Amino acid sequence: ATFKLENVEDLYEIGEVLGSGHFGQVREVRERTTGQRWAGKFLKVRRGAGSWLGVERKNVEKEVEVLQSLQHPNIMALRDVFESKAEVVLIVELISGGELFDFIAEKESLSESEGIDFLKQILHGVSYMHSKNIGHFDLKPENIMLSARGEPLPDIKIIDFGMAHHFIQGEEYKSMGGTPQYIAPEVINYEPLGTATDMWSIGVITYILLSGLSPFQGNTDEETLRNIVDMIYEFDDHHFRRTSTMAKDFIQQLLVKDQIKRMTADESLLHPWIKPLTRTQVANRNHSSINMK
Ligand SMILES: Nc1cc2c(nn1)-c1ccccc1CC2
Repeated sequence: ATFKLENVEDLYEIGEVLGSGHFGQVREVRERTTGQRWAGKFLKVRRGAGSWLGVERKNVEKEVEVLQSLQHPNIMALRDVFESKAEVVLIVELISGGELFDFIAEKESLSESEGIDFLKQILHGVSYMHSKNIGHFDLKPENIMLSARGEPLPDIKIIDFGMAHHFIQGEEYKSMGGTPQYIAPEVINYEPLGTATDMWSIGVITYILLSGLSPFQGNTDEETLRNIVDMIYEFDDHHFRRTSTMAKDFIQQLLVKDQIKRMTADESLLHPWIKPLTRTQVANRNHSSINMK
């Protein structure tokens, strides 16, 4: 795919840095004609075989292709792509609420109802992505951002589709990418991946949302990976003393070694911890408790 060859600065005024990482830098940008604010993701593209700096151009093309096929309120929208000799710039929607990770860190952990509200939005975005046979493969709190700060219930946006993959019918996909704490056993065992691989990561994210702890993290990456393949984790009494049984059941149905037995995104939206009760169910629930007295 060729991207726009104009100089991005002719169309956008470049502003402050919003985030940076392995991928490059993200800066706020302002569209000169409309004054609209966006984010510009400035990716250094590798020049020639030898260089390690920057990203592979084919990975950028893949991220662009995936983003162009996704339109959902909980997924970062792509607006435009520019390229120069050594750089590709993705113009994406401005997401200014920071990482969910930082939001939890400030609160240490969330209440179950806050956790459920964030999780439902993540699951709606992931269910939509999976319905298009696209896996994210790098879901972690750093890649879940809040649309804006200070709102009582900010929208969440899933970002960074640099590891994402669109499954073609029947084709096997393997990858060793991802971040140790969040990757599923099949990634470590180099087995074929599927959309269920994302659901494992959501199990880990839920565990962290509710406790502030990371279920499999060891002192080294090797230890972490061993804990994952050996399924070594527990619900620490102190941090989970106020967590409901349903919440723990939700996590347990995602941290399942066999991908086929793992809850799908759609199934997780129907799990009793997530699915709201109808008014009659609430009434019956209260009614039955009166009977018990
Ligand atoms: N890997 C990342 C990281 C980030 C972003 N995208 N990809 C981003 C996207 C829109 C607005 C702000 C950001 C900053 C963090």
